[in-house]
Amino acid sequence: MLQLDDLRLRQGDFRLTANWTLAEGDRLALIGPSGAGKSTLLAAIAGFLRPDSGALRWNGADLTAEPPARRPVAMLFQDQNLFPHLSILRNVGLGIRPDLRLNAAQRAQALAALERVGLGGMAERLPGSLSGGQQSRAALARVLVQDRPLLLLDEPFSALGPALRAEMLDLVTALLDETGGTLIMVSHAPEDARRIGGLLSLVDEGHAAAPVPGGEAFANPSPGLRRYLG
Ligand SMILES: Nc1ncnc2c1ncn2[C@@H]1O[C@H](COP(=O)(O)OP(=O)(O)OP(=O)(O)O)[C@@H](O)[C@H]1O
Repeated sequence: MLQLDDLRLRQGDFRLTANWTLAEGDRLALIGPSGAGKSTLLAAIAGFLRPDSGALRWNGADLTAEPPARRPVAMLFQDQNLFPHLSILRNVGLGIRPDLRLNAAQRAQALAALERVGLGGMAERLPGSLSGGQQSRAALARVLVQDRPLLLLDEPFSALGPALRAEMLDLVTALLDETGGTLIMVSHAPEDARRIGGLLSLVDEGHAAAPVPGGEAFANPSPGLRRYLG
């Protein structure tokens, strides 16, 4: 379980509060206006931003002072962070060992992850020779080999068209079904939240609301959500 315990965050003059929990295996979409603090909240969960006050816990363990690498978190950013001069196998291998000294089992693990995301046979290709969707798949394979229980996605597929984005979200949810992982995803698109079929938190007016089932939230939107949806 992820606990955001009276969390208070600050970036310059901007402030955000959150006070809720997420059960293991939950899928949460964070939606809200531009600049409302969605990425700020993800950064705090990932450990890139230290809260002003409050605590972050994972299954009871206090993460608040833990550095990013020691958190149970894998994160996928909008720009995918693939290194252009490394094959996609080596890009995925970075998720296992940053010095890339992979033994045979680790190399096999990276190849299996590529296979799982539909890139079997493309291991030696450079990212620049792949389509946008294939690059997203490679980035997802790197997240997969990190084997962390909490996956954070910060608009990772926003450069893709709607059909490809839906395909990637379906792949993510299929992978989570297999691993039992927990997902927090930032998105501007309400249809993305519907696609992952989980919980929804509206981030607005300095506050990240407690997650509610997305279906209910869309069927009976709060005034804030109605404003956001337009
Ligand atoms: N490093 C920083 N220093 C000062 N202020 C910052 C910094 N990073 C973000 N902010 C401010 O924090 C607020 C929240 O930004 P954040 O990126 O979390 O919003 P967001 O909801 O993710 O926006 P978007 O949907 O546009 O990506 C904004 O007002 C932004 O200007």
